[in-house]
Amino acid sequence: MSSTTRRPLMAGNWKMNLNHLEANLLVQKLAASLTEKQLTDVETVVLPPFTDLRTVQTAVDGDKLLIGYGAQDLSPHASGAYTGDISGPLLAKLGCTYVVVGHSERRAYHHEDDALVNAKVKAALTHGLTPILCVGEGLDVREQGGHVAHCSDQLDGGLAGLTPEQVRQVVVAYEPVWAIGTGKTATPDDAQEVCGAVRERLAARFGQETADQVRVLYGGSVKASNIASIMGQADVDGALVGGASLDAEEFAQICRFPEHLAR
Ligand SMILES: O=C[C@H](O)COP(=O)(O)O
Repeated sequence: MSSTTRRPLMAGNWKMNLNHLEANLLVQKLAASLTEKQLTDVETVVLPPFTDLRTVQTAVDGDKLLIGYGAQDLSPHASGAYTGDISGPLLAKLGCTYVVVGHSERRAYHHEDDALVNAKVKAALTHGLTPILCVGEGLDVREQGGHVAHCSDQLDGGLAGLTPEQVRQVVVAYEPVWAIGTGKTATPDDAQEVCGAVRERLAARFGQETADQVRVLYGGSVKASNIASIMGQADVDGALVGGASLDAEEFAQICRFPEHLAR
């Protein structure tokens, strides 16, 4: 399967930004900026803070918007005495279809290791959510040339114990930590090198058919001005967008990338 047969996915990770009023405005503006065909050709998803999810659900359901949504994290547990945590069933009940797992900010600030990330991937799948499993190296690892091995290890850890059928339901996002929120974008060749290596690793562990079906995203300072060159790479199937997804028009332009693509 070539990259042209995997449906592109643009996911906007709002991180800890936008209150519920701003969330409603952004989703409405985003939907109004894209045609039905554009939203069909490119899957468009927003990942707001937990506190905005009910508002986004109301906007999407009420106006039948062709926009998906999900959360930025979930508990590995289904329910119970876990103060402050949000479980898969709670997210699924709000209509979420995606959940980010193992974002580098969670790994860095909340000390999430591969075992916990793996438990979260499994929890997401158990409750019908598509995990967006993030992998990516820091600057020190990149400078020592260990980026491919580092990302392969995180991938192995995050997907441990999964069947090929389960892996087909996962989205992988390659986000070099040194490119997140820094304005330093990896070159299209850098993105392809690791996204291609992720797919090779998936093929080695779960079979070529599975590897061909999994969508691999790039994330790290993606903007309207650089998305076309990134999406021109064979193994890049979309983007996990942070800062640029907080502006409806900028994110809509990112989602309209096929207009600027010269594959
Ligand atoms: O999840 C998104 C990434 O961390 C990228 O963030 P950024 O686009 O602000 O660099």
